[in-house]
Amino acid sequence: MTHLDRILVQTRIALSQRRSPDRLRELERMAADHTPRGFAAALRTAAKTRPAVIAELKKASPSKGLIRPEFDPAWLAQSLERGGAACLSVLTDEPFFQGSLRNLEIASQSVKLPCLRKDFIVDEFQIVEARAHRADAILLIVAALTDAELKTLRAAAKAAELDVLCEVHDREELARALDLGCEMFGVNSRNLRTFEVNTAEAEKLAELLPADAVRVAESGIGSAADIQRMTAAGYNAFLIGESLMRKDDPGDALAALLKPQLVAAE
Ligand SMILES: O=P(O)(O)OC[C@@H](O)[C@@H](O)c1c[nH]c2ccccc12
Repeated sequence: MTHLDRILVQTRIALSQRRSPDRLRELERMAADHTPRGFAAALRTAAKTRPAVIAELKKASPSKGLIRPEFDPAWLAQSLERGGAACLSVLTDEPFFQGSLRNLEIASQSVKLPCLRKDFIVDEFQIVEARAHRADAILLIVAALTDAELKTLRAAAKAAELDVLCEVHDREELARALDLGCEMFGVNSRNLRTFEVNTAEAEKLAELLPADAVRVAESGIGSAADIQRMTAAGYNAFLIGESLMRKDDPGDALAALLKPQLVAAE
């Protein structure tokens, strides 16, 4: 069994324990109170003047363990907004990443930035949950889903007015994602089956992404040089978690990361 398989088994068990017709009705009421802010649009706007960064609120991960013990989602979200993030990503998986839907809701209500629900989405119920807890976009991981599931979940996200970040790791997954006709592609340098990070492979994949799509480089980004390298490869957005979360003030760290690029753009 791969790491991803283990995570998906847990995801389905937890889902079966919390879903019910009553809960769904309650979530639908909550979802109606949130008007999604354009996630893809915010990235496109930011990318015109600077590297568009999706800053990730990540307390822990299965590969690294505890990353940020003192975790205050409102404070983190505001810090990252001040530091120049274009969007936020909030981990909501509990067993492996110590995230929560509550964290998503708090972060989203603390800032103007559009927020992504970062989780292993396998069911439409989780899309209703996402909007109910004030997400503006969801992640769909191609490695975790069949073509039929991808199609159904993408349609459900569209119906809920949430943008979709479609995540791939290799050529085969990208071919499947292209068939889906997504607006935003994320290439994860981390293989979710083994947790190994290979940014060289992600650099090569960039040229296969549609020119008019939002092209997000994911994982293992920690320096201005990393952003420059991925920009040269063809990415126009960057998903950054751990390297920011390990800093006392992640927003200051992000501002420092963006500074050389802003000067270069002048
Ligand atoms: O912390 P990093 O190396 O900056 O990576 C962030 C993000 O790419 C990573 O958290 C991630 C990418 N895809 C995922 C899918 C599920 C959980 C987590 C992820």
